[in-house]
Amino acid sequence: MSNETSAADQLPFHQRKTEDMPGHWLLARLGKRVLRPGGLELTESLLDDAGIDGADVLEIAPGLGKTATAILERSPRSYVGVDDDPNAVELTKGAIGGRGRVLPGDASSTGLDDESADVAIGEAMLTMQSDRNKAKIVQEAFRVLRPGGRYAIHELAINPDTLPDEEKTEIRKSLARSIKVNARPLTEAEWRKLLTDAGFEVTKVRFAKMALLEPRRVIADEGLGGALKFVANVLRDGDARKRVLAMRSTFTKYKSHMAAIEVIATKPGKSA
Ligand SMILES: C[S@@+](CC[C@H](N)C(=O)[O-])C[C@H]1O[C@@H](n2cnc3c(N)ncnc32)[C@H](O)[C@@H]1O
Repeated sequence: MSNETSAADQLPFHQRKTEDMPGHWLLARLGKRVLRPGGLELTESLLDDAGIDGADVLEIAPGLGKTATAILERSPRSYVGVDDDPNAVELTKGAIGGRGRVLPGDASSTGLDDESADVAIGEAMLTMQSDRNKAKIVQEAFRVLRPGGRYAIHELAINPDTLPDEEKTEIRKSLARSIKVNARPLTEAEWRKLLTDAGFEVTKVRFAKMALLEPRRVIADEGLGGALKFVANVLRDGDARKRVLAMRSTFTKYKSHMAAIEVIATKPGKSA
């Protein structure tokens, strides 16, 4: 128990009250470690498609450092993570154990050199930004990548592209209310436009079910033991249970209009 308490104390936003805590950090406190809409499976295809072997890799917003370890298993030439939360920086440093660098910084101005990376990876972070910040972060990824470099994102999509604006707004507002983060998922066409406006060519798009809190996905992502621990923690804590059920019911209500999306966007030009 004391180990669990001290691990929870290292999480971002750990001092916030349960009712106000950003949904992903609340889930992390309860033991859910995979915090992306398409789960580990979409992360695996994202990393396969990005081409990590021998590459200089930038991970934008590594969070708990889970993807960082998966990246390192694929033999990159180098790894650097940039997260604006000091706790996330320390957690990722702990996860990678000296096999790369983790820097505090904003994704829209990383301080890294122009054309210093072959791959930039960002999961479950652009969705939570305003339109203006999304554009700035994508431009920063473009600047840092070498020609031929790949920007690989795993985010939340709304579908179909033709969904009326009022319905998109309703979904965004409902999500923001339940996860307590200003979530602004985009349609596939809007994700593509965001990337091509910055100069990228979209070279691959894949979808997966948005099933973050569905039992089968929780077991696939956390393992049976981790899933049971998560459920026990949810059952033990009434305030947290209320929040998790509210998030789950929002995801269920809009499930026919939400999906996890992977996009690989390539910076034009020949790789050296
Ligand atoms: C939901 S977590 C996702 C973490 C990780 N990518 C994953 O999929 O497990 C979002 C992460 O984005 C980071 N973040 C949000 N906005 C950021 C920004 N503008 N610059 C750098 N990091 C940011 C947060 O600190 C957090 O670690």
